[in-house]
Amino acid sequence: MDRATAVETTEDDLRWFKTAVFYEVMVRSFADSNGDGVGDFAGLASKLDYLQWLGVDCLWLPPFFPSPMKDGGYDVSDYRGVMPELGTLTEFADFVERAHDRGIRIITDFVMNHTSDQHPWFQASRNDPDGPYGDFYVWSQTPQLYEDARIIFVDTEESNWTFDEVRGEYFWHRFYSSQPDLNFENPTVVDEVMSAIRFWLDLGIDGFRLDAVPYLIEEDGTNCENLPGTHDILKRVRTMVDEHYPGRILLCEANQWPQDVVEYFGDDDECHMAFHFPVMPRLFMGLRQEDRTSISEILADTPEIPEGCQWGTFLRNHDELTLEMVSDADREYMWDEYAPDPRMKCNIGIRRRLAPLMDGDHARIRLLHAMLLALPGSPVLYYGDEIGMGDNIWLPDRHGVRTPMQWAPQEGAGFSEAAETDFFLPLIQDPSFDKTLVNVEDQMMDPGSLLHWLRAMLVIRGNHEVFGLGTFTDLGGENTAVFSFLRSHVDAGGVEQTVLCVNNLSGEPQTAELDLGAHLDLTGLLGVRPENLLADHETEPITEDPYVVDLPAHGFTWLHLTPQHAEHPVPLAAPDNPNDQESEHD
Ligand SMILES: OC[C@H]1O[C@H](O[C@H]2O[C@H](CO)[C@@H](O)[C@H](O)[C@H]2O)[C@H](O)[C@@H](O)[C@@H]1O
Ligand SMILES: [Ca+2]
Repeated sequence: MDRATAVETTEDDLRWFKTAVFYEVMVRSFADSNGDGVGDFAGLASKLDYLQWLGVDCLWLPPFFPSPMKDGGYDVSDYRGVMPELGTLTEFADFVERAHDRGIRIITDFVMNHTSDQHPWFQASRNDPDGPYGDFYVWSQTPQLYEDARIIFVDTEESNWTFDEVRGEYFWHRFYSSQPDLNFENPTVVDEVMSAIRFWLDLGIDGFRLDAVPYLIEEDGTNCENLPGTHDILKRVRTMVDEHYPGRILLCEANQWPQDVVEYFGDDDECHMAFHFPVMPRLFMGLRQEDRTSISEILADTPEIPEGCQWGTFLRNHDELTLEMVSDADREYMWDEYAPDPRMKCNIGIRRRLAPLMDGDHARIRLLHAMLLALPGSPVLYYGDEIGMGDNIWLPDRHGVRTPMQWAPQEGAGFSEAAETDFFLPLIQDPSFDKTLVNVEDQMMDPGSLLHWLRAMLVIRGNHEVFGLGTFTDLGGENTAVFSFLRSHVDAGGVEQTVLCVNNLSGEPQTAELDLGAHLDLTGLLGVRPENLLADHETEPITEDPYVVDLPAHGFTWLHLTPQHAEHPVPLAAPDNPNDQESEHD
């Protein structure tokens, strides 16, 4: 197997991920090349031009490994293969090569915590307790162990222990009972996992999203999350990556509170990135409450992270909109507001896509994206959200947010030549979001579309490294319907670049009076008219008085405060002007 050529990573560029925009794409959901109704690597490769045009820097691929698919592929039965219906290893390597040719990096999921019960390791473990794999999983003669560990998949699981008739013992699983947890106390397990990680890095990928890492190690009397032994294992993985694969990254999926997640960065010797889970539901909450308080509070509670590390931020992904990191009262609020139909609930979350959550209102979808793109962290977009795709709450588990990408209005939606009835999941049928109304082809031709707007926003963000590298200062203010903040960064020329971001969470026009002087040295800024990055509108000059910004309902603006900054080749002129917030879909 040829390894793909890596995207050139210079010494200076080892921290590429800090200014990158990520895009999560499920291979089976994106494009089908051979007419069997299932998306595949050749199909995904054929859409790389589109992804390059959109302006994303790195794709995150959820599991595509051999799997009985009891959990969307997060039940891996072979760590070194490609699921046959998605392609071959050669096609995978070819895809990575073609992505790299376009400057697009690739990270894949690595499911560390558990395997499928169909994995040969588990089969050997249950059949031969004294054999070489006997100790690969967490076995017990009693389920009265680790009783303080919560159950995560509450809709289906009653216990984290399941009795195995073959071995006559219980095995431990934090997720479905078909996903036994690996025993990371066993050094051979750690070696095997490291070896599988190296297998993919040797094929040329740019890193991993490490799935469900808080649960690697168990200890009685604890909640079995975030234990020191878990961090030790991740540090070993990082040491290996730094030594042999510099420039490749580890993105940690730890659905935890910020003070616990920052431990996964270590001293920049553990994961390079970690998802910021708690801020996500608060963006939705703040929007519904028309009040920034919950967003401001969680960001204030977020510790600093090492200079070389970065948050991963997101609005939606392939899972339910998780509500694990909110209070009971806030969870009830979110369910009341965003899951009026009981079928919308899933485990401790809401299985809906972004556009339906926003009732198809593109103004609110744009506002959420504007905040996502301006807040600290590297944004991780979810396939289909760039066109406002819908969901299907009638499908089981979280399948309703994983339906085929809608490329075109015709039969098959441009996803596949197969009969629609043969698709791996049905296309969205909801008339408000079906392929005739929501598709890439039509939005490509409409300069005012959500797709063009998001693309233009990515260009603007990409031209201002302050969004990836800058400090964050919440401006507060009396009007809590307005969420305003500064991002500041001293550029390579020693000039401090500052962008003021102002967001109106309310459905009514709002005026913000911002006390810039309380947070910024105004010397040198007085009399400066900030550059509006999102529109050609002239702005008011900065004075010693509060800076006044008027915003329409759900409006937002990014104002570059720094005088005499370099010219930016940004497509501000209509029709790509992203501040043109007219919705073609409300
Ligand atoms: O592999 C098992 C699961 O791992 C990830 O789960 C994460 O999402 C869960 C919600 O679906 C969340 O509650 C949990 O804390 C996370 O670890 C993965 O993203 C899931 O798809 C997968 O089922
Ligand atoms: Ca196919």
